[in-house]
Amino acid sequence: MEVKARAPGKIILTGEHAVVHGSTAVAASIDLCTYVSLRFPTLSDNDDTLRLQLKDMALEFSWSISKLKAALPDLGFPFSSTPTSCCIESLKLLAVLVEEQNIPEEKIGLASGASAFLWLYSSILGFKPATVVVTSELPIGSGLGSSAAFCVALSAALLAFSDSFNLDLSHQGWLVFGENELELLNKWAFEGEKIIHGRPSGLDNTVSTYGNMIKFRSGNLTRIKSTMPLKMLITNTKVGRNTRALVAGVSERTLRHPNAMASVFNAVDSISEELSTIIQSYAPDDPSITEKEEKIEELMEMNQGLLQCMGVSHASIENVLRTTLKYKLISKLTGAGGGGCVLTLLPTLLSGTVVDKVVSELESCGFQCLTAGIGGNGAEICFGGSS
Ligand SMILES: Nc1ncnc2c1ncn2[C@@H]1O[C@H](COP(=O)(O)OP(=O)(O)O)[C@@H](O)[C@H]1O
Ligand SMILES: C[C@@](O)(CCOP(=O)(O)O)CC(=O)O
Ligand SMILES: [Mg+2]
Repeated sequence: MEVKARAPGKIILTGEHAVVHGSTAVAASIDLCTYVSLRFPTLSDNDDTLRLQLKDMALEFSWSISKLKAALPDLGFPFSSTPTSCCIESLKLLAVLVEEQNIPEEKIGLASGASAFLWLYSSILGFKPATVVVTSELPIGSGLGSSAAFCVALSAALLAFSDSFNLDLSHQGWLVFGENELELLNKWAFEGEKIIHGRPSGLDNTVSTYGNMIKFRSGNLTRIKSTMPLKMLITNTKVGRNTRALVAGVSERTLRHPNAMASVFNAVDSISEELSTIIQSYAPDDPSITEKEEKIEELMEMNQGLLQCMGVSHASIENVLRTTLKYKLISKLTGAGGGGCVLTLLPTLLSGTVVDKVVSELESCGFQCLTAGIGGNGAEICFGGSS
């Protein structure tokens, strides 16, 4: 029996970083996904190994089940309908198991993903031999939420085999989860994100789980229903960065300047609230679409200024902002910043020629442009591995 799960990446329209400190953020899923397939060996395979294959990275990790049992004596007792956090002691034990896999230095960022894998796997399914294969359409570590999509898709595949999920195994094609399943899945994925990010807000795993567009504040989500045709150009600066370090940097700045940063976070909160009001007030064929787009652009510009105040912009991001501004287009970083991806609003009346020109100028700077569909399904599952 094989199960395949997929979960989308995301863009944050407003509110990254501030959301970690209790402000509102608005985010939407994109139609680029991470896929996880899970297969158990048959008795005749006589295989006692847990394997994690990261296909795009050409990496395979494997642990014998007896080794996992010996190394993690306190883990492997599935499970709990209540997701649990990985304590510091277990984190250290997981890190040793990952270190033994000798990940090449240039791919060492994947170590936290491998630790999150071992934690989620052993907590949800215990110590059982299996092969887990991961592929992704998302650039890794670029602000499009690959870490959350990985944790959501992985948790979805694992939970499909747990007693807590009541799924129709005969369903053909991709299956959307029910509300109770989504809630549990989101909680487990958040535990994985904690291992990768240190102090995540929960925004990324929530939008990857539920899909579409959401408003998120202090762990609570509000689904945004909108027909507004939002088109964003996504530019990957290809400057590598690490969400954990950037989030920690903002927290340190907040400790140094608590009052000033509280005002910055407060301003971001108002920006996200206003953005969601504008998006939700759109009616089909709204004659005021241009006016609404101009307001969104202004809010994005203000949010970018506040992200600069938080210290998470980067020369490459500023370069994208300057380049798009030459074409009167407004941009802001998305995700943790420090490099990674930048969003540019493409107004509905903008001509295709201008888009082509701006893309070609950005690409001549060495950046990579993508246009992804915004808002679509969240996590889904497929039995039999045929899709
Ligand atoms: N497909 C994947 N396989 C294994 N680990 C992954 C995968 N996608 C993401 N990760 C983990 O998430 C990390 C990147 O997360 P992060 O720095 O938050 O950037 P982002 O979430 O914006 O892509 C990677 O270094 C790795 O540890
Ligand atoms: C910076 C932050 O707001 C988003 C991080 O997104 P990403 O990992 O860069 O895709 C952190 C968080 O909300 O947990
Ligand atoms: Mg991330």
